[in-house]
Amino acid sequence: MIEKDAKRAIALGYFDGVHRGHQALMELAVKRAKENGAISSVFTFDAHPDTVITGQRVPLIVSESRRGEEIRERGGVDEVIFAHFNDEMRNMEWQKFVDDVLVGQFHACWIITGENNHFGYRGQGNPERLKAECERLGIGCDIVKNVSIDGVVVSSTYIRQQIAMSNMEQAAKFLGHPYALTGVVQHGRQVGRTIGYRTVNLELPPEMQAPPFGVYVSRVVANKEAHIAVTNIGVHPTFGLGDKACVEPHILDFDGDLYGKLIEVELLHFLRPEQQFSDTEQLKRAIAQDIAQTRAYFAQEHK
Ligand SMILES: Cc1cc2nc3c(=O)[nH]c(=O)nc-3n(C[C@H](O)[C@H](O)[C@H](O)COP(=O)(O)O)c2cc1C
Ligand SMILES: Nc1ncnc2c1ncn2[C@@H]1O[C@H](COP(=O)(O)OP(=O)(O)OP(=O)(O)O)[C@@H](O)[C@H]1O
Repeated sequence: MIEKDAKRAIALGYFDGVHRGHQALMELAVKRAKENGAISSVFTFDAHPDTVITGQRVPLIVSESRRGEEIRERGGVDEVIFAHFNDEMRNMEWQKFVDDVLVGQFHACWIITGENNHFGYRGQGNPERLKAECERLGIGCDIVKNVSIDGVVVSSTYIRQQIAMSNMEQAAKFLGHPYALTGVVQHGRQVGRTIGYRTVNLELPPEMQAPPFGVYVSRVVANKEAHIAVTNIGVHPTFGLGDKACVEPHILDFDGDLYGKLIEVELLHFLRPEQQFSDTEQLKRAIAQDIAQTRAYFAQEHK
């Protein structure tokens, strides 16, 4: 149980996807917390500020239901504070946010932010102002230099663009881990077994930045075990059964029952777009080829 008035080392930002820049900030938050006998925290919002401000939905790398867990697991922080991004928060002056919220309400003894972070009303809070305010308040402050890879600054925006172009390898390089979809296995329409390839069915959360419909070399993690899989994302037009997008991994050489289990589907490599085949025989041939390519991908990886 975390005490309400415990001291905190707080990392600031939205943290969608928990990429390599975010990881640097959180490592520092954990270190500062240890040095100061404090709790390591991430302060974020329940909705993406840009979605609220512009009215245009920012598609997420990690689904809303997984965000807290993802930040804690990947960042190793003790807690994630989800503040409600309402009008009061949106219109709050940056200094009031630091003084009243971070220090007053959450007892920040150290604040950690990236050099590109802006916060408070109209984004008027910036690292220089934060540094000066922390000095005035007598608390610690770290401004983390941008983490870049191959000359490109790591950001959630860049990673979303890579996912949208089905460039899964590049997304993984910047995230520091594969892009993954998580969900509870649902009952499908049982068509899979009639075509000879059983699939595990997951819904595609609507708020996600999903990759384009198509077939992906994958790894499925279920019951703490990783399995080789090949995943179709889309509406399976060959069967013309509506337009609700599904994530459907076929786990290779697997005959278990995963209904109702929480699984993670890592999408590692794009193979081909989803297609409307004129009959199921053609679809079966395409799937056999997808499976062969998947085996070749892993064989190459383990050489
Ligand atoms: C590797 C793989 C690739 C697939 N590719 C397509 C495709 O291109 N077009 C299509 O209509 N269905 C495709 N499917 C079929 C559907 O994703 C799904 O498996 C099928 O509709 C059975 O659905 P069910 O599990 O709900 O019964 C593919 C399935 C797999 C496993
Ligand atoms: N490449 C990076 N290196 C260091 N710090 C970073 C990097 N990217 C983001 N940060 C910092 O991590 C915190 C959380 O970042 P946030 O998720 O708000 O931004 P982002 O990843 O740049 O996303 P977006 O692309 O939507 O702006 C912020 O303090 C931000 O400055």
